[in-house]
Amino acid sequence: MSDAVLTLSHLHKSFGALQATQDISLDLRAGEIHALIGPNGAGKSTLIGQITGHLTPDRGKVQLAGENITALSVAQRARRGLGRSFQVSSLADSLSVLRNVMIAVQGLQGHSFRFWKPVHRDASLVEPARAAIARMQLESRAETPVSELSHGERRQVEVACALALKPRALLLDEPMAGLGPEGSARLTELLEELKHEVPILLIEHDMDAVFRLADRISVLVAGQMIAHGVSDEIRANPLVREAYLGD
Ligand SMILES: Nc1ncnc2c1ncn2[C@@H]1O[C@H](COP(=O)(O)OP(=O)(O)OP(=O)(O)O)[C@@H](O)[C@H]1O
Repeated sequence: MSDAVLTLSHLHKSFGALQATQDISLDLRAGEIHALIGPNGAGKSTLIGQITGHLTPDRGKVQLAGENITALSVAQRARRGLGRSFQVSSLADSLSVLRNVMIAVQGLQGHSFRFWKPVHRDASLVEPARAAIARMQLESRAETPVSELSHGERRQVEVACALALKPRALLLDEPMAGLGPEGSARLTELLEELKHEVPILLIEHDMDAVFRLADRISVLVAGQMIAHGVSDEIRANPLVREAYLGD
Protein backbone atom coordinates (compact mmCIF):
# COMPACT_ATOMS: atom_id res chain seq x y z
CA MET A 1 0.00 0.00 0.00
CA SER A 2 1.78 3.10 -1.25
CA ASP A 3 0.42 5.67 1.22
CA ALA A 4 0.81 3.50 4.33
CA VAL A 5 3.09 5.28 6.81
CA LEU A 6 2.91 2.62 9.52
CA THR A 7 2.19 -1.01 8.70
CA LEU A 8 1.65 -3.86 11.15
CA SER A 9 1.80 -7.32 9.61
CA HIS A 10 0.69 -10.50 11.36
CA LEU A 11 1.77 -9.50 14.86
CA HIS A 12 1.56 -12.27 17.45
CA LYS A 13 2.33 -11.86 21.14
CA SER A 14 1.67 -14.38 23.90
CA PHE A 15 2.15 -14.21 27.64
CA GLY A 16 2.48 -17.87 28.62
CA ALA A 17 -0.67 -19.57 27.34
CA LEU A 18 -2.50 -16.28 26.77
CA GLN A 19 -2.45 -15.03 23.17
CA ALA A 20 -2.68 -11.30 23.84
CA THR A 21 -2.49 -10.33 20.16
CA GLN A 22 -3.12 -12.88 17.43
CA ASP A 23 -2.17 -12.24 13.82
CA ILE A 24 -2.82 -8.50 13.91
CA SER A 25 -2.41 -6.53 10.70
CA LEU A 26 -3.34 -2.91 10.08
CA ASP A 27 -1.99 0.14 8.35
CA LEU A 28 -1.99 3.85 9.06
CA ARG A 29 -2.21 5.95 5.92
CA ALA A 30 -1.11 9.50 5.21
CA GLY A 31 -3.76 12.06 6.15
CA GLU A 32 -5.91 9.81 8.32
CA ILE A 33 -6.92 9.15 11.88
CA HIS A 34 -7.18 5.40 12.39
CA ALA A 35 -8.79 4.48 15.69
CA LEU A 36 -8.04 1.27 17.53
CA ILE A 37 -10.82 0.34 19.92
CA GLY A 38 -11.64 -2.64 22.09
CA PRO A 39 -12.93 -3.47 25.55
CA ASN A 40 -10.66 -3.79 28.60
CA GLY A 41 -8.13 -6.57 28.20
CA ALA A 42 -8.60 -6.74 24.41
CA GLY A 43 -4.86 -6.40 23.78
CA LYS A 44 -4.57 -2.72 22.86
CA SER A 45 -1.67 -2.00 25.21
CA THR A 46 0.08 -5.15 24.08
CA LEU A 47 -0.25 -4.02 20.48
CA ILE A 48 0.95 -0.49 21.29
CA GLY A 49 3.96 -1.97 23.08
CA GLN A 50 4.89 -3.88 19.93
CA ILE A 51 4.62 -0.71 17.85
CA THR A 52 6.68 1.45 20.21
CA GLY A 53 9.28 -1.26 20.87
CA HIS A 54 8.51 -1.82 24.55
CA LEU A 55 7.44 -5.38 23.64
CA THR A 56 8.97 -7.73 21.09
CA PRO A 57 6.44 -9.61 18.96
CA ASP A 58 6.75 -13.39 18.84
CA ARG A 59 6.06 -13.16 15.10
CA GLY A 60 5.21 -10.48 12.59
CA LYS A 61 6.57 -7.16 11.41
CA VAL A 62 6.28 -3.42 12.08
CA GLN A 63 7.22 -1.04 9.26
CA LEU A 64 7.55 2.73 9.39
CA ALA A 65 7.67 4.50 6.04
CA GLY A 66 8.58 1.21 4.40
CA GLU A 67 11.43 0.40 6.79
CA ASN A 68 11.26 -2.72 8.93
CA ILE A 69 11.63 -1.39 12.49
CA THR A 70 10.64 -4.59 14.32
CA ALA A 71 14.11 -5.11 15.78
CA LEU A 72 14.76 -1.45 16.69
CA SER A 73 14.74 -0.07 20.23
CA VAL A 74 12.19 2.41 21.56
CA ALA A 75 14.65 5.30 21.10
CA GLN A 76 15.63 4.24 17.59
CA ARG A 77 11.96 4.10 16.58
CA ALA A 78 11.38 7.56 18.04
CA ARG A 79 14.33 8.91 16.06
CA ARG A 80 12.94 7.29 12.89
CA GLY A 81 9.76 9.31 13.41
CA LEU A 82 7.42 7.28 15.58
CA GLY A 83 5.80 9.88 17.83
CA ARG A 84 3.60 9.12 20.80
CA SER A 85 1.82 10.59 23.75
CA PHE A 86 1.43 8.69 26.99
CA GLN A 87 -1.53 7.69 29.14
CA VAL A 88 0.38 8.93 32.18
CA SER A 89 1.64 12.47 31.95
CA SER A 90 5.40 12.90 31.88
CA LEU A 91 5.39 16.71 32.06
CA ALA A 92 7.43 18.64 34.65
CA ASP A 93 4.81 20.68 36.53
CA SER A 94 7.05 23.47 37.76
CA LEU A 95 8.52 24.22 34.33
CA SER A 96 6.94 26.33 31.60
CA VAL A 97 5.16 24.90 28.59
CA LEU A 98 8.05 26.01 26.38
CA ARG A 99 10.67 24.39 28.61
CA ASN A 100 8.75 21.13 28.72
CA VAL A 101 8.53 20.93 24.96
CA MET A 102 12.21 21.90 24.64
CA ILE A 103 13.14 19.03 26.97
CA ALA A 104 11.25 16.66 24.68
CA VAL A 105 13.24 17.93 21.68
CA GLN A 106 16.47 17.71 23.66
CA GLY A 107 15.79 14.10 24.62
CA LEU A 108 15.48 13.14 20.99
CA GLN A 109 18.65 15.01 20.05
CA GLY A 110 20.47 13.10 22.79
CA HIS A 111 21.80 16.21 24.60
CA SER A 112 20.37 15.31 27.97
CA PHE A 113 23.10 17.10 29.96
CA ARG A 114 22.26 20.44 28.43
CA PHE A 115 19.12 20.45 30.52
CA TRP A 116 21.26 21.76 33.38
CA LYS A 117 22.75 24.60 31.33
CA PRO A 118 21.00 27.73 30.04
CA VAL A 119 19.30 26.51 26.90
CA HIS A 120 16.80 29.26 26.30
CA ARG A 121 18.77 30.65 23.36
CA ASP A 122 19.47 27.31 21.71
CA ALA A 123 17.64 27.73 18.41
CA SER A 124 17.75 24.00 17.66
CA LEU A 125 15.56 23.49 20.73
CA VAL A 126 13.53 26.70 20.83
CA GLU A 127 12.39 26.79 17.23
CA PRO A 128 10.88 23.31 16.93
CA ALA A 129 9.38 23.72 20.41
CA ARG A 130 7.73 27.04 19.53
CA ALA A 131 6.44 25.65 16.23
CA ALA A 132 4.82 22.69 17.99
CA ILE A 133 3.33 24.95 20.67
CA ALA A 134 1.83 27.15 17.94
CA ARG A 135 0.50 24.06 16.16
CA MET A 136 -1.41 23.18 19.34
CA GLN A 137 -2.57 26.81 19.72
CA LEU A 138 -0.79 27.33 23.02
CA GLU A 139 1.34 30.39 22.15
CA SER A 140 -0.26 32.49 24.86
CA ARG A 141 0.66 29.82 27.44
CA ALA A 142 4.28 29.26 26.35
CA GLU A 143 5.80 30.87 29.45
CA THR A 144 3.17 29.51 31.89
CA PRO A 145 4.17 26.75 34.33
CA VAL A 146 2.43 23.50 33.47
CA SER A 147 1.00 23.40 37.02
CA GLU A 148 -1.25 26.35 36.10
CA LEU A 149 -2.77 24.73 33.02
CA SER A 150 -6.17 23.14 32.71
CA HIS A 151 -6.32 19.40 32.15
CA GLY A 152 -7.14 19.97 28.49
CA GLU A 153 -4.20 22.33 28.01
CA ARG A 154 -1.87 19.74 29.56
CA ARG A 155 -3.06 17.27 26.94
CA GLN A 156 -2.29 19.83 24.26
CA VAL A 157 1.24 20.21 25.68
CA GLU A 158 1.71 16.45 25.64
CA VAL A 159 0.75 16.35 21.97
CA ALA A 160 3.05 19.35 21.34
CA CYS A 161 5.95 17.40 22.94
CA ALA A 162 5.34 14.56 20.51
CA LEU A 163 4.91 16.92 17.56
CA ALA A 164 8.13 18.82 18.26
CA LEU A 165 10.01 15.69 17.29
CA LYS A 166 8.54 15.99 13.79
CA PRO A 167 7.04 12.50 13.74
CA ARG A 168 6.02 10.66 10.57
CA ALA A 169 3.27 8.89 12.52
CA LEU A 170 1.68 9.76 15.84
CA LEU A 171 0.38 7.28 18.37
CA LEU A 172 -2.09 8.83 20.81
CA ASP A 173 -3.05 6.69 23.79
CA GLU A 174 -6.36 7.83 25.29
CA PRO A 175 -5.83 11.55 24.72
CA MET A 176 -9.43 12.34 25.76
CA ALA A 177 -9.21 10.58 29.13
CA GLY A 178 -10.37 12.85 31.94
CA LEU A 179 -11.28 15.76 29.66
CA GLY A 180 -14.63 17.48 30.03
CA PRO A 181 -16.80 18.24 27.00
CA GLU A 182 -15.01 21.55 26.33
CA GLY A 183 -11.48 20.13 26.50
CA SER A 184 -12.51 17.15 24.45
CA ALA A 185 -14.12 19.34 21.75
CA ARG A 186 -11.02 21.52 21.55
CA LEU A 187 -8.63 18.57 21.25
CA THR A 188 -10.90 16.99 18.65
CA GLU A 189 -10.71 20.15 16.55
CA LEU A 190 -6.91 20.28 16.83
CA LEU A 191 -6.50 16.61 15.92
CA GLU A 192 -8.79 16.98 12.91
CA GLU A 193 -6.38 19.57 11.52
CA LEU A 194 -3.24 17.80 12.65
CA LYS A 195 -3.98 14.57 10.78
CA HIS A 196 -3.26 16.30 7.48
CA GLU A 197 0.34 16.82 8.62
CA VAL A 198 0.88 13.59 10.48
CA PRO A 199 -1.36 10.52 10.47
CA ILE A 200 -2.65 9.48 13.88
CA LEU A 201 -3.23 6.03 15.35
CA LEU A 202 -5.76 6.80 18.07
CA ILE A 203 -6.40 4.46 20.99
CA GLU A 204 -9.45 5.85 22.72
CA HIS A 205 -12.27 4.73 24.99
CA ASP A 206 -14.45 7.79 24.33
CA MET A 207 -16.63 6.40 21.56
CA ASP A 208 -18.14 9.78 20.69
CA ALA A 209 -14.65 11.10 20.01
CA VAL A 210 -13.76 7.97 18.04
CA PHE A 211 -16.83 8.17 15.80
CA ARG A 212 -16.32 11.91 15.29
CA LEU A 213 -12.62 11.74 14.52
CA ALA A 214 -11.75 8.42 12.95
CA ASP A 215 -11.50 7.96 9.20
CA ARG A 216 -11.19 4.23 9.84
CA ILE A 217 -11.68 2.10 12.92
CA SER A 218 -10.17 -1.27 13.85
CA VAL A 219 -11.79 -3.31 16.59
CA LEU A 220 -9.76 -5.63 18.79
CA VAL A 221 -11.51 -8.19 20.99
CA ALA A 222 -9.73 -10.88 23.03
CA GLY A 223 -6.52 -10.46 21.05
CA GLN A 224 -8.18 -10.71 17.64
CA MET A 225 -9.07 -8.02 15.13
CA ILE A 226 -12.76 -8.61 14.56
CA ALA A 227 -13.50 -5.66 12.25
CA HIS A 228 -11.99 -2.84 10.21
CA GLY A 229 -14.08 -0.11 8.61
CA VAL A 230 -15.41 3.43 8.55
CA SER A 231 -17.59 4.66 11.42
CA ASP A 232 -20.92 3.65 9.89
CA GLU A 233 -19.69 0.16 9.09
CA ILE A 234 -18.37 -0.31 12.62
CA ARG A 235 -21.57 1.01 14.22
CA ALA A 236 -23.63 -1.39 12.10
CA ASN A 237 -21.36 -4.42 12.45
CA PRO A 238 -23.23 -7.07 14.48
CA LEU A 239 -20.02 -8.64 15.79
CA VAL A 240 -18.85 -5.28 17.13
CA ARG A 241 -22.22 -4.52 18.66
CA GLU A 242 -22.29 -7.85 20.37
CA ALA A 243 -18.69 -8.04 21.50
CA TYR A 244 -17.86 -4.45 22.18
CA LEU A 245 -20.81 -2.14 22.36
CA GLY A 246 -22.79 -4.58 24.51
CA ASP A 247 -25.86 -4.87 22.25
N1 LIG B 1 3.09 -8.54 30.84
C1 LIG B 1 2.02 -9.33 30.83
N2 LIG B 1 2.06 -10.56 31.35
C2 LIG B 1 0.98 -11.37 31.34
N3 LIG B 1 -0.22 -11.02 30.80
C3 LIG B 1 -0.31 -9.80 30.28
C4 LIG B 1 0.78 -8.87 30.27
N4 LIG B 1 0.36 -7.72 29.67
C5 LIG B 1 -0.93 -7.93 29.35
N5 LIG B 1 -1.34 -9.15 29.70
C6 LIG B 1 -2.67 -9.73 29.44
O1 LIG B 1 -2.92 -9.63 28.05
C7 LIG B 1 -4.28 -9.31 27.80
C8 LIG B 1 -4.37 -8.02 27.01
O2 LIG B 1 -4.01 -6.94 27.88
P1 LIG B 1 -3.83 -5.44 27.37
O3 LIG B 1 -3.36 -4.65 28.54
O4 LIG B 1 -2.98 -5.44 26.14
O5 LIG B 1 -5.32 -5.05 26.98
P2 LIG B 1 -5.95 -3.59 26.73
O6 LIG B 1 -6.85 -3.72 25.56
O7 LIG B 1 -4.87 -2.59 26.64
O8 LIG B 1 -6.80 -3.37 28.04
P3 LIG B 1 -7.16 -1.97 28.78
O9 LIG B 1 -8.10 -1.25 27.87
O10 LIG B 1 -7.80 -2.47 30.04
O11 LIG B 1 -5.87 -1.24 29.02
C9 LIG B 1 -4.96 -9.22 29.16
O12 LIG B 1 -5.56 -10.47 29.44
C10 LIG B 1 -3.80 -8.98 30.11
O13 LIG B 1 -4.08 -9.49 31.41
